[in-house]
Amino acid sequence: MDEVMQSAVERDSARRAAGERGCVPRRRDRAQGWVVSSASRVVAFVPLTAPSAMPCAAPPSRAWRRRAQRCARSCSDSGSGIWTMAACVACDVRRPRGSCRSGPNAAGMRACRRQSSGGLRMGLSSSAENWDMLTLPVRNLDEVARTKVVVAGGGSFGTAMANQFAMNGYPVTLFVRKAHVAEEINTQHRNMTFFPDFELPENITATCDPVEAFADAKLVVHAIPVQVTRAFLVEHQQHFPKNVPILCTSKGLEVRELKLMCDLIPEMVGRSHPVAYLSGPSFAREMMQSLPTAVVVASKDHRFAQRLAAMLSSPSFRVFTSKDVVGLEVAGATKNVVAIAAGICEGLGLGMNSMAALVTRGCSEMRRLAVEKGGSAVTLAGLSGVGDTFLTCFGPLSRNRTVGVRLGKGESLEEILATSREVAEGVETASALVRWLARGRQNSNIYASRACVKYPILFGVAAILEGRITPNEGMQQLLAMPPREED
Ligand SMILES: NC(=O)C1=CN([C@@H]2O[C@H](COP(=O)(O)OP(=O)(O)OC[C@H]3O[C@@H](n4cnc5c(N)ncnc54)[C@H](O)[C@@H]3O)[C@@H](O)[C@H]2O)C=CC1
Ligand SMILES: O=C(CO)COP(=O)(O)O
Repeated sequence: MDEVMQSAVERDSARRAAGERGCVPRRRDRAQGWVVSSASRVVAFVPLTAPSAMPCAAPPSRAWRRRAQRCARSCSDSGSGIWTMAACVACDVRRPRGSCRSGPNAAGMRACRRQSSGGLRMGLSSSAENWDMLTLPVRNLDEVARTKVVVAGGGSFGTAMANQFAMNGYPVTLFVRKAHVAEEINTQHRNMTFFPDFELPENITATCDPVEAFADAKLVVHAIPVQVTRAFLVEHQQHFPKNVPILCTSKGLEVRELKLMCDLIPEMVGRSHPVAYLSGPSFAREMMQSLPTAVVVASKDHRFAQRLAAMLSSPSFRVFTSKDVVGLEVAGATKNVVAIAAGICEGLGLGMNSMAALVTRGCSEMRRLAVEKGGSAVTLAGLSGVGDTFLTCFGPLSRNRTVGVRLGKGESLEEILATSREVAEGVETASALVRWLARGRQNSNIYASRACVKYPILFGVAAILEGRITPNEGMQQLLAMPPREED
C-alpha cells in the first residue's frame, strides 16, 4: 500500500511525466480506474473517482488491486453504482486498513444510502444533498457506455473535451469538417493537426457525416468558434435529436447580432433543448496532459449543470456549477480582449507593474460589464472570471495573449491572423463588445460614447485592432486618463 500512497509531489510528477510522454488513460481497469500507459509499460493507475479524491501515481500493487476489486464487487452486489465503487476504491487507497464496511466513513455511507438509494460519498468533503442527481449518469458502466456524447468541432478544445468524456467511459463521436482528420482519429487515434503527440482513447470516433454524428446523441458538446456558430447551427441543427441537451464551450460575442452564446444557441435550436455553458481556466493542451484543471458549468437548470459536472469530473478535472449563465458568458467573452491587452503590454516591454495594473483594471471592466448585463460580481471573482483572465493574460499557451504580444512587437493584425492556425476569439469579440456597449450610437461615434470612458481597456483594444491607434498610443491614452476613485 505504501507504494501506492506516494507523496503529493511524487504523484504530481508521475502524472506530469505521463502527460509529457503523450500517455493517456487507455482502458478501464477491473478495479474501476484507468491504466495510464505508454506503448511499452504502465505509467500510472488513476482510480475512477469523485472529484476531490486523489489519484495514485504508481501502478497498483497486486494486494491493492485485489482489495479494490473485492471492494468494488461488494458495492456492485449491493447495487450502489459505479461512483460508490470509485469512492470505495479511493477510500481504500487512502485508508489501508479500511474497507467498505468497517472504514471510518461507514456512518456517512449509511447516511448517503438513506439519502439517495445507493449514492455514496465515502471520504469526500462536500455534502451529499445532491448526490442522487450526481450519480445518475454514471450509475453503472452499461449506462455510461450507452450515453453517446457528440462533440461538434475537432479543434483543440473539442478534442480535449472529447478526451475528457471518453476517459470517463462515454462513447464519443467527434463531428469534424475534414475527412482526413476523421480518418486519422479513427485509424491512428490521434488528432494530427492539434495534438499529434497524444493518443486518444479508443472510444473516440470521428465523422464528417452529420447524420451519422448526431444520431442517438444523448449530449451535444458545442466547440465551434463563436463567429461561425450561427451558420453551423443553421446547417446542422436539423440533425440534432429532439430536445438533446447541449453543452457550449465557446467564448465570445457574436459580431453579426451582438449576441452571447447563451442568447444565440437557444434562439437557434429552440427553447426545448436544455443548454449549459462551460468556462474557466482550461487550456486544452493541459487538459490533454491530465494536469489538474477546474472549470464551471453554468445553466439555469441547476440539476442539468450538476449532471454534467458528474459526467465530466475526474481526478484531474474539477467541475463547479453555477446558475449565473450571463456572468459566466460575459466573463468568457471579455477575458479574451483583456488578454490581448496584456499581450500588447508584454510585447511593448512595459514591465510587470503595468501588466498587473492593466489586468486588474481589465477585471474591473469585466465585472462592471457583467453586472450591467445582469450577471453576478461573485461569478466574476471566480474561475470563469478572474481565474480564466489570469490564465489567459499570463499563460504562454493563450492564443489571445499571443495576438497581443505580436501586435505589441509591431506585427500587423493581418500578418498575425494569416499565420495563426487556431481561433483567437478576442479579436472579433473586441469590436462586437464596443458596439454592444455603445448601443444606439452610429459606428463613427462609438469612440465618443460615455462607455468609452467607463471601459477604456476594452475600447482601447478594439481601437488598436481596428487600426485607429497604435499599441503605443493605446497605452499612452490609458496612462493619460484623469485620476478617479478606484472601483
Ligand atoms: N483551446 C482552448 O484552450 C480553449 C478554447 N475554448 C473555446 O472553444 C472554442 C473552440 O476553440 P478551439 O477548439 O480552441 O478552436 P480551434 O481553432 O482549435 O478549432 C476550431 C474548430 O472549429 C472548426 N470550425 C471552424 N469553422 C467551422 C464551421 N463553419 N463549421 C464547422 N466547424 C468549424 C475548425 O475546423 C476547428 O476544428 C472557442 O470559442 C474557444 O474560445 C475554451 C476553452 C479553452
Ligand atoms: O479560454 C482559454 C482557456 O481557458 C483559451 O484561451 P485562448 O483562446 O486565448 O488560448
